[in-house]
Amino acid sequence: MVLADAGCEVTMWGRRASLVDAVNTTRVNPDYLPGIELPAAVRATTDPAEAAEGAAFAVLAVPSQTLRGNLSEWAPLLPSDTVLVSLMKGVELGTAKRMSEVIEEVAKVSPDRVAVLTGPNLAKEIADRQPAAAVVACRDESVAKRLQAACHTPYFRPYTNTDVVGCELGGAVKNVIALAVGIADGMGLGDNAKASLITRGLAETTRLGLAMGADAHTFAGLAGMGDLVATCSSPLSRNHTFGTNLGRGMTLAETIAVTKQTAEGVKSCESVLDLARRHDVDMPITETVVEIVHEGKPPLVALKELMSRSAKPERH
Ligand SMILES: NC(=O)c1ccc[n+]([C@@H]2O[C@H](COP(=O)([O-])OP(=O)(O)OC[C@H]3O[C@@H](n4cnc5c(N)ncnc54)[C@H](O)[C@@H]3O)[C@@H](O)[C@H]2O)c1
Ligand SMILES: O=P(O)(O)OC[C@H](O)CO
Repeated sequence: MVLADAGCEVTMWGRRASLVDAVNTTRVNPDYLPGIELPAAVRATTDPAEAAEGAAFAVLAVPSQTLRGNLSEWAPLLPSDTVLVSLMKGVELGTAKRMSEVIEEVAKVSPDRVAVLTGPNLAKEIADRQPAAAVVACRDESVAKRLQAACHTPYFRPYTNTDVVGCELGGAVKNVIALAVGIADGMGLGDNAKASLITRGLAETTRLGLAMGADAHTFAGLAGMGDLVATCSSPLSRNHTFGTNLGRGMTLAETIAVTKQTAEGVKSCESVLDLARRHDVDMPITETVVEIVHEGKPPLVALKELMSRSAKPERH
């Protein structure tokens, strides 16, 4: 919708013929965005070759853990100069690879042809054309500028950045911190606890980013602080909502059963922790989220452990 509003012709691929037909005939995606009329320049298809034909940009927005499988089918269909754009905010389980790394590997393209779009961009608000800013990151700044122009609308303001690592980490780790903040909300903890989790969450994200060669400034920007604040404070966030349900006492299976869309942090908390260990970085909130979500640690026990960690200066 954003690309079409900015003047692009958009062909959207979907798996289900019934949903693709609904988009083409009613201009509405009834399952994901009921009540939102899509621009006429958006067409849908179940044929990936049709979606790929002549594409200047291929915007990838599947769950992070399915990207490798999906892209291995799509990559051979793309023109040789297509820029691949990741909207995904996760880290691959097992390999601990960022989405742009998976794209480079599977599509066999240079990092200069891979871009990342991230920032405080809750889909429902954007679909309502409420104002939002974002970041388009690419190692090649001229590519970032082309993508910036392709998605700049009166309600969507993209900035450029060449720090792809920092932008991707900001997007992936904020989902893990939003789970923690959601758990705190579900437990009935107060605003001081939430602000502390957000701030210390940003500290551990920045620590990981610096160890991986990111620029510290990125974490103070839209891809870091911006997305963290939006996701940790919005009831529209799937990650925050997932955490709230856990904090209220639902089991993991019950929480998964009531979650209709992708909450990336649930799987990516494990791959982010994997990354932290590979880079020898301490990420206590991420570790705690893994323990609560995947190892059944009661949130109250986890809270006591976090609060009684050894005392230290703030800047460590
Ligand atoms: N929704 C948001 O507000 C938002 C904002 C910014 C970034 N993102 C990121 O975008 C990515 C996708 O999230 P989403 O919100 O679109 O999730 P979603 O759950 O709403 O939609 C995921 C889509 O992928 C499809 N899908 C699921 N499994 C698939 C598979 N195996 N093969 C092909 N397609 C499959 C689903 O049918 C659905 O259409 C995530 O990484 C998320 O972090 C989401
Ligand atoms: O709904 P969430 O938790 O996946 O968050 C959506 C976006 O990433 C917010 O920027």
